[in-house]
Amino acid sequence: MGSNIDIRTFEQIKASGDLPSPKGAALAIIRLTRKDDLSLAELARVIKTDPAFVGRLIKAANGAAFGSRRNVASVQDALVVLGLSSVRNMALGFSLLSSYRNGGCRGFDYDGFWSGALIMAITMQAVAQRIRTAPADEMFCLGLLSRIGELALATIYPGPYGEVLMLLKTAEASDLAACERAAFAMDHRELTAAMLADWGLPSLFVDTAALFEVPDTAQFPPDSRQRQVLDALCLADALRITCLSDPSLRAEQGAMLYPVGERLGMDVESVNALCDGVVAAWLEWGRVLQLETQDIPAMSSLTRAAVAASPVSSELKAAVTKGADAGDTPGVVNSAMRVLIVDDDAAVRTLLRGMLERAGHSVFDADCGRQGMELALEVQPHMMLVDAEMPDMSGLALTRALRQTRIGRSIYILILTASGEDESLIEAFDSGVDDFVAKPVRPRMLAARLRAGHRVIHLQQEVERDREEIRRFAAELAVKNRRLQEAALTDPLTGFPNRRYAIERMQQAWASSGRSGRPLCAMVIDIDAFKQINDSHGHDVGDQVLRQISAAIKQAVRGQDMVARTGGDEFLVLCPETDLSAALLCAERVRRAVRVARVNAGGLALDLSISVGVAERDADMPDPDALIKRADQGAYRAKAGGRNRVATIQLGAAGANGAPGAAADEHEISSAQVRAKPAVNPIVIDESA
Ligand SMILES: Nc1nc2c(ncn2[C@@H]2O[C@H](COP(=O)(O)OP(=O)(O)OP(=O)(O)O)[C@@H](O)[C@H]2O)c(=O)[nH]1
Repeated sequence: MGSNIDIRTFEQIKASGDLPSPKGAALAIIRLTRKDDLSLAELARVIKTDPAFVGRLIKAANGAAFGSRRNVASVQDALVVLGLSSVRNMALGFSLLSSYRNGGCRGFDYDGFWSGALIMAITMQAVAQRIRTAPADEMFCLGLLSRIGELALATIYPGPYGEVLMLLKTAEASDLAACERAAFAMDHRELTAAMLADWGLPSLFVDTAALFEVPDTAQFPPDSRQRQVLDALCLADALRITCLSDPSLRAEQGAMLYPVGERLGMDVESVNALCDGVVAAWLEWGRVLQLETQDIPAMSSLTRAAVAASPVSSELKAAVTKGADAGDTPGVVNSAMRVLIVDDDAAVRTLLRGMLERAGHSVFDADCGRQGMELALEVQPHMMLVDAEMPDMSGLALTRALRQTRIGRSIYILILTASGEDESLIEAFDSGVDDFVAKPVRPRMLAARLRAGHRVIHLQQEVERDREEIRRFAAELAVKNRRLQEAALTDPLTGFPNRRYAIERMQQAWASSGRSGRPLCAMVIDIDAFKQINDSHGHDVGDQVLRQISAAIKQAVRGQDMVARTGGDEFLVLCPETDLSAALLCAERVRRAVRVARVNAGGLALDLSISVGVAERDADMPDPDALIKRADQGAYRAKAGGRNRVATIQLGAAGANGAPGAAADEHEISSAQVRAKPAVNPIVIDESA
């Protein structure tokens, strides 16, 4: 099962380099997690090079949406909680999300794609917390990547894929996968599966991702893990469609959630509560990831009318309608309860059922203790009426067995007993029953006992809700703290790391290069004549210029280089594992990128330039400050030489470029010289770009 694309075709597509793939820090994280001798401290260090990923990782570890028990606030804790494979897959997912936010395929809604992927991710996480088929965080990643084949096709074939999407809009065709196969001899489902397999995700995920859009073709056994993950994906996809659809169609789409929820053992209330939780978390994640989201009304109010027409079981329908009549909040008992009767006497069952149904409760019944046990775990009643004497399993034995289970612990159990003896009642209470009703049952007495039970159940649920609130609040607080920490390390204008963060990173890189003996370079970049921009066109234009230039710099450096805004118009680039000649080449690339970029600000097209100083760590430098100072002196030198140039004050720049024995004490490097790798020391310079 899984991908049907033949390996050669996939390898060819992969070799073209067009497939979406992780970049920068994520790539380093993924590579590192493959190492046998990986240490968590090393991994944490790499993760910290990407502050945005740090925030997302911690948020995921906190499972913030569902008030999980975790309260994680550091990368190290997140690593311990999530484990390597989750972290690896998250690095993959979030890196793709950051790198493929837009692209060349007209008609492909990149933002909508990721927004939908996010709904699926959060739903998968929430379902996993209920059914525990696979770790919740891994399910989050599966949700995020479960339709990645669509993005891949839009990326590999931007023009033709745009045409396929147009065709679907014109209603000449309605089956996306069929159109894809006609145009590309493969569809997004196959490609998704091939990519997930290529990234090393488990076959459970690969196979289910290939089939969840066509679940009827899946041949997974009924209670298998595959079936559960497939159903979870179906639910996640149904919620994605519901949330992203036109508001006028939302109720109808939402009704499709319940049959899938039912397959996962969820009643209407549970589906509604889960979806509302997912929507709340989606809004929260959307803010973190700057993705478009929308406020969706509570699922219960949205779908009540539509569910009546949906293919759910009559019990589910009854539950929805009852909820509507009683003004139910999901998960909270008002007057109506789910009540399970367990009695071997059919006449008693009929009598009790009639009384309970007239009082508006949903009633289930079982004729023996074992069936009662199964049904209790399945329907999770609020209350049970259990006969004390039954042949296969007594009411007390059933109560004791139920109290051993998580579900059974919270059910309010009323024992029906013909014996009013103190001893037998004491034994019943010791077995875990909450109250008793004397047989033969007198309707008024039963009604009074039900009211008392209802009060207890209601209070229990209030406590549970408060506890849930507190958990949610704690998780939100942890995320907010994290965000504050992030804000303290980020420059608000450009979104780049600030000086404080740059210094921390520089110290780490310094220590790492000290241990490994690998080279380390720094660049100090200063925008030329920036003051004039402010003076001539105003501060707002100056700010726009800063943003555009910082983007051009980031674009021109490698993924593993860190760019920080360290002052007004000053940037620091840290280039790990890079020697001076490579750093000079890189600096020249940056200088040219800024020079050729037409900066549009305040309705003006501005030609701007930068001066760049480059330095490499050498044996004489006592600390990272010395390296920055040397790069700074290079920048000063570049300014003094006339601006719009790259300079270094270090010896052997030409030697570093491949000319052994060359020596000079100050160099300014032109693009021509860097390209030509001169055999003698370069001095000055043609500055035209
Ligand atoms: N718009 C804007 N301007 C800023 C910001 N921070 C600092 N500046 C301004 O940036 C300018 C920096 O100018 P300098 O680096 O001293 O000089 P310059 O004009 O760039 O000249 P050279 O560096 O010698 O080429 C100052 O006018 C600061 O007021 C900011 O956040 N936004």
